[in-house]
Amino acid sequence: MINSRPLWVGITGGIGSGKSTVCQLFKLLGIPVYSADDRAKVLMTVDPTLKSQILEEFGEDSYLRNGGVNRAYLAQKVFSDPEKVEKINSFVHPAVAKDFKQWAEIQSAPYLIKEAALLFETGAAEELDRVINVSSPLKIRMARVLARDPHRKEDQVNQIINRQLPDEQKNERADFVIKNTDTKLLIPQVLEIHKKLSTSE
Ligand SMILES: CC(C)(COP(=O)(O)OP(=O)(O)OC[C@H]1O[C@@H](n2cnc3c(N)ncnc32)[C@H](O)[C@@H]1O)[C@@H](O)C(=O)NCCC(=O)NCCS
Ligand SMILES: Nc1ncnc2c1ncn2[C@@H]1O[C@H](COP(=O)(O)OP(=O)(O)OP(=O)(O)O)[C@@H](O)[C@H]1O
Repeated sequence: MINSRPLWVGITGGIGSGKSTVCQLFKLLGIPVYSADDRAKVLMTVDPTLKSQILEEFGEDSYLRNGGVNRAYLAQKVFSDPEKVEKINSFVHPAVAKDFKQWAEIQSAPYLIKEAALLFETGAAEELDRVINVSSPLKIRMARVLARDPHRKEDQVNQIINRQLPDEQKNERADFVIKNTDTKLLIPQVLEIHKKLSTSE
């Protein structure tokens, strides 16, 4: 019997490694991409259980007047305290896992992509068929994040890095590694992996 279920492929990488940039390239190739970071923010505003958990734990300031997530407030609260990161993870990750599965079931493509900063850390990688790690030196990642996020200070980026598995460990556990440095082109690396994933059984 022909199995028509797409392969479930994860794309992970530390903060500022270039996951979203790499995912844009896969999208151009027609591959469906689920962004866990983006969906988490939507779910935090529309899922009533999740919303009440966040309000109870982190207070009214967690949401802006327009109903959106107060990202700067929550980032400052959460990333400075490992216990609080665990807490928000325990609320958000189950909701994202469920939402991803619902989304994945209605996709038709040779493979689909789940983009998430945390895949090995949360155990989500175990439910995926393949994982790609986007790997970039810490110095470059720090410079790119500080240029992209004017509201974030170096201290907070370091706190976030400390909550994530080191890049070397992710490279070891991944099926594919995309190197995103200043000297290596992304497009040929994406095309090579796309070819392999499009033909894998
Ligand atoms: C605290 C929040 C609101 C801050 O939002 P903000 O826009 O400032 O940051 P953003 O979400 O873009 O995250 C920036 C980067 O930080 C890293 N990061 C985010 N959450 C976590 C976490 N729980 N643990 C480690 N790193 C994280 C990722 O590399 C991410 O790409 C947000 O990060 C959040 O809700 N995090 C907890 C839920 C979570 O784990 N989301 C990620 C995917 S499910
Ligand atoms: N090869 C590159 N050359 C120049 N800039 C790049 C390159 N790759 C990524 N960037 C830039 O670096 C920043 C971080 O990249 P991106 O947002 O894709 O990373 P990310 O891994 O998704 O980050 P986060 O974990 O914070 O969500 C972005 O501003 C992006 O435009």
